[in-house]
Amino acid sequence: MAAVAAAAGTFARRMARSGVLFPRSSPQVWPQAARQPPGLLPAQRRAFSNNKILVELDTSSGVATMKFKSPPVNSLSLDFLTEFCISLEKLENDRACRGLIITSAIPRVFSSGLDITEMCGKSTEHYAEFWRAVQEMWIRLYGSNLVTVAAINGSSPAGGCLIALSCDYRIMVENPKYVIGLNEAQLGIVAPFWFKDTFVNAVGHRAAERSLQLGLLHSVPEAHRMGLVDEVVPEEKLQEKAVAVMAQWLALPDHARQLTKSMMRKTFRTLSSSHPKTPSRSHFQRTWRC
Ligand SMILES: CCCCC/C=C\C/C=C\C=C\CC(=O)SCCNC(=O)CCNC(=O)[C@H](O)C(C)(C)COP(=O)(O)OP(=O)(O)OC[C@H]1O[C@@H](n2cnc3c(N)ncnc32)[C@H](O)[C@@H]1OP(=O)(O)O
Repeated sequence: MAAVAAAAGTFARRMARSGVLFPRSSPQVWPQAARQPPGLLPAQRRAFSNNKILVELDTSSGVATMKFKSPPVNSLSLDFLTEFCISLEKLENDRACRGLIITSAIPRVFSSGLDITEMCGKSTEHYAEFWRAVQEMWIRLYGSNLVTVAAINGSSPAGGCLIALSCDYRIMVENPKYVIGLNEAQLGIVAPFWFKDTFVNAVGHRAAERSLQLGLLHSVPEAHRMGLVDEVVPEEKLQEKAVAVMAQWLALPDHARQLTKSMMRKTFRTLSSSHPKTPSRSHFQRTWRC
């Protein structure tokens, strides 16, 4: 328990060093239209970047694009998760931003999921901090007030699938090599209940039961049929489609859409108010034999 508390403090300090407010306990309501401060020339594009993620915000449309750029496979390391939360928080605090498209700058992979090297041979405190960061990523993205669209341009197993599932809409590139799903059972581990719930919310109970027990990674057409992704497009159409979907969602009044989203996703507050126990060190070691 002490380790969990210490990890919470460490993660909060990482976020605080970034200048981001932490944590935010209740959803914010943003203005309906992107606004520029009066008297300033509108800067159409703003960008910020770190060594894991690139973010570009088009202030005229209010749409930001977040590109994962952490070779080789955009695995979700502690550093990646921290940068993700910082970037998302910056966008949420930017009154010009209303929507976020998440995609990958790495060919053929959206995200390979949690970084396996973070779960081997580390201290209890590290596991606690890492797990806290995984939860924080999900809480912030699933509970975000922004319209979130996943533009999935590569394989997306496990934690990568969770990121996509946490968005409001998923568009995946049609490619016979790409797969998506929660394959934890194949790895000999159990997807936490909040992974499972997010999956069930997208595909329904029966499809989730089969897919999760077998740890299936689905082809793109299969993922589309079962509702795991909402739309499938050729690679060259992905961005255009993501922008079009975003425009459709942003056409609604923000407050009504945000409150509806918050109502639909209210279970996330259960986790946010009571972070569940971090998996024990022996659990990690047993699972990965390290
Ligand atoms: C967790 C401990 C027990 C506690 C239990 C409690 C609760 C549940 C907890 C956990 C929930 C976990 C969710 C997860 O996300 S676990 C991670 C699952 N991810 C995967 O299974 C994906 C594995 N990777 C792949 O399938 C392929 O790599 C991929 C399709 C993404 C890309 O294929 P490609 O052919 O392009 O590339 P590769 O040659 O396979 O890989 C290149 C390079 O990258 C390394 N790598 C791949 N995935 C990961 C990863 N997730 N973490 C770290 N590193 C990864 C791979 O080893 C290669 O490295 P190298 O050999 O070139 O050095």
